[in-house]
Amino acid sequence: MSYETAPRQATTPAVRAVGVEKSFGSGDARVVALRDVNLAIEARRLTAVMGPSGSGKSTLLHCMAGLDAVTSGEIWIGETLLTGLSDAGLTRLRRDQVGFVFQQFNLLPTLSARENILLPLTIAGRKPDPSWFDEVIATMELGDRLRHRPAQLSGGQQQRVACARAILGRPAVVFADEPTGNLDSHAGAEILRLLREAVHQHGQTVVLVTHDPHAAAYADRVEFLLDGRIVSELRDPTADRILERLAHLAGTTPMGSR
Ligand SMILES: Nc1ncnc2c1ncn2[C@@H]1O[C@H](COP(=O)(O)OP(=O)(O)OP(=O)(O)O)[C@@H](O)[C@H]1O
Repeated sequence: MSYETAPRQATTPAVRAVGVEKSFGSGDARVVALRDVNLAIEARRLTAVMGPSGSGKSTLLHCMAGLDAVTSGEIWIGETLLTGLSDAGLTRLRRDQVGFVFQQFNLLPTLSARENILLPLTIAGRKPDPSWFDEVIATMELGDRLRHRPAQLSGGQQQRVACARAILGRPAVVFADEPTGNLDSHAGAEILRLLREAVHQHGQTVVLVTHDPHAAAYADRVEFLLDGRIVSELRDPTADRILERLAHLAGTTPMGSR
């Protein structure tokens, strides 16, 4: 393998951002979305990323997942430097090691729910573990929707299909951008439980963007972004402590759930 490798540590973080800057556009239209972000995502942990709208959460997730290139700095997934990879190497790494739940789901409209869920494995030429497939489908309550196309599903069902697709292949790292945003609290809690199970029973690493302190309270650690910078973190959070920290960061206005 031609991947550049980092020195092996006792526990290599699952993902690392080192001095990451990301800007969009140029001249007067230039927007700096991430500024000198240094972050180590612990392996086999659930990490939540919070912050106000526009603070850079989705951009950070996209950069850490190799879906978007950083302007400067480095992203490592395990011991692989993303910025050192060819396009083909990056595609392979994303296919084999990364699952992503997009804010807008990104389901293929012509495929059934089942085909969408299986797509990453189909592309990789792999078969799903049948018992894990059954568990994921049952937890997502999608058993009677597998033949439907995305347009025939509710927003919440589409979101559950997107989550099932991201975790079915048991990638090392799952990035989830607001995976409970369109769900009622029962369905949201089911997804969070499944993500936590992926971490604690299957040794996966999950990075979750959310506006909801109750969702973030499922995490082992919460990172707070403000204006493109990591400004704070909480370990073993509770919803109350998260709300307090958000209120503190926002001055007097809590930026709780929307
Ligand atoms: N493709 C793009 N082109 C130009 N600017 C962009 C692009 N993507 C993001 N931005 C800008 O970068 C900043 C961070 O955006 P980002 O979507 O990462 O924020 P966010 O914290 O995820 O917001 P939200 O909670 O509303 O989803 C914003 O100012 C946004 O307008």
